[in-house]
Amino acid sequence: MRLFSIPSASFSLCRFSQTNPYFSHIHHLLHIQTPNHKHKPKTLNLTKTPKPSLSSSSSSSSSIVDFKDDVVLTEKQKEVLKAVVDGRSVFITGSAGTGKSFLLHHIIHLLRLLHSPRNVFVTASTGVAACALNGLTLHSFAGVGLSTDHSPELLLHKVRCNIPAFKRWRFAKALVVDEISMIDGQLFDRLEFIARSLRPGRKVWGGIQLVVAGDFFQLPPVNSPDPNREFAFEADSWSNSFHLQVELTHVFRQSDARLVKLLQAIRKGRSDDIDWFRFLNSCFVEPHFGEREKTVTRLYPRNEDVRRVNEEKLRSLGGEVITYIAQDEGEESGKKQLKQGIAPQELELCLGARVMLLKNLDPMNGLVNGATGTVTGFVKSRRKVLSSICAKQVLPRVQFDSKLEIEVEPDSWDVMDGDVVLATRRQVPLTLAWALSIHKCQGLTLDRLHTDLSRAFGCGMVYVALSRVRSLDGLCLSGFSPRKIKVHPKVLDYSQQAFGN
Ligand SMILES: Nc1ncnc2c1ncn2[C@@H]1O[C@H](COP(=O)(O)OP(=O)(O)OP(=O)(O)O)[C@@H](O)[C@H]1O
Repeated sequence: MRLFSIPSASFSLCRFSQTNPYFSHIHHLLHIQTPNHKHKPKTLNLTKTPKPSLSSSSSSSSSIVDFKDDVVLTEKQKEVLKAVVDGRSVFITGSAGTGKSFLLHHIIHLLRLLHSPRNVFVTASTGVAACALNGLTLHSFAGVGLSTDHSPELLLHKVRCNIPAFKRWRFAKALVVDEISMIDGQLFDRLEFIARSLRPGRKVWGGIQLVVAGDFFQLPPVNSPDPNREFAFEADSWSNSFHLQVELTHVFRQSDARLVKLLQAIRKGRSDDIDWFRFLNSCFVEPHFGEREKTVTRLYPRNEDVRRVNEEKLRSLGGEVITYIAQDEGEESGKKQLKQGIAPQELELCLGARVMLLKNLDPMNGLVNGATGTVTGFVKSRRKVLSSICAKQVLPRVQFDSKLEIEVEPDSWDVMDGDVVLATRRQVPLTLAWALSIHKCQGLTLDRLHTDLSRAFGCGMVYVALSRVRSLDGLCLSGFSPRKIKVHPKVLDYSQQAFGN
């Protein structure tokens, strides 16, 4: 294992006007007595809980932060904020619904004041999670492309050739990463190596302040290339990357103590602790329950079920179906990879269809990968690229849930090998969204959901699906069996060692 000495970012709170409402609120919240001078540590008094405290806007996809009187941060949430103000790198973990993402919204706002918005990069392991923070996927930020199983030196070369990514690494003063459970340890080490190599001083992560959040009991990385570094916590650089690792323990999403207890047992795979069928009795429904109900979001372990339900819903609308066929060009190996990507080979839409955006079109306005909306019409367009994608030559008009309405134009996805484009797909960046895969719903809070777990597989899946819901009243369950609950032994060991539980 390499040894690092981790510096903390040095900045001064003096730079920020204390008349800035957010800053003065943080200041008040943490009882910051003196600003942070380089050689004079500031005094933070966390003994009292001042009111009013902080709350995020109700929209999880919004980065806007407002203030409410009735939200109080837990001591652990404050401990994290204090560390961030001090320029420390932190890892925030905890069960689903303990406020990791909530806290990240505030941290991002704070970091942008402490540094400058252009020096703060917000990322997540998946597009949906990145969307919730108005950020990029970690892969896009890093500029490493999809095949990350190259040598560290080759990946570094790739980033050097990718000017925008190179600049991001050079400009970054703070890097936020959400849903770390899906980033493998090898990638974590390689990104640390890239940061250290591209920035002066050879410091850990090049001296970038890291704020990482996630719960390793949720979804694991897909296809970790190195069996000894399956999880990010197994990375050689993991423990030296953080000054502080905090586990949030107060669950906010669910208030019913029975449900919290049930979810904790599922999270840790303690199937003996619970009389499942007594606890969940009121939730069991037959698999087709709710298919005709619009308010129930349906979650599936497998993509083929997601596709089937979306297709049935589309047909049931009865409107004229417009088809968009993806145009692929380039080398066969690259085209093969494109077929496994997120942009559909064939996209069928009609008036009223529920859709999800697959590209970051306008992050400042919430038009990010994962944003959902409804098709409100189709508009003729003379765009040349459209003629090969859509025989009717029309663009879908979508009203997003944020109420913003736009015509969605075709976009492109490249497969890069070093700085060479192997293949490109052109398609309208939308997919149907009546049903979602459990992978895509990680991070969401839902009032009502129906999940059919008969085909659940892998670690963390049952926990992620069930922990989205606020109360047992909102949970409809099919195909459940305690045998579906799977927890990785390495995650149990890590949790025991790092947090003693
Ligand atoms: N200090 C707090 N006071 C009141 N509500 C809070 C607080 N912290 C978080 N919440 C609320 O708790 C709910 C769950 O929070 P959040 O989605 O951030 O959890 P999470 O830990 O990121 O969950 P997951 O692991 O499932 O993504 C949200 O509705 C959030 O607004």
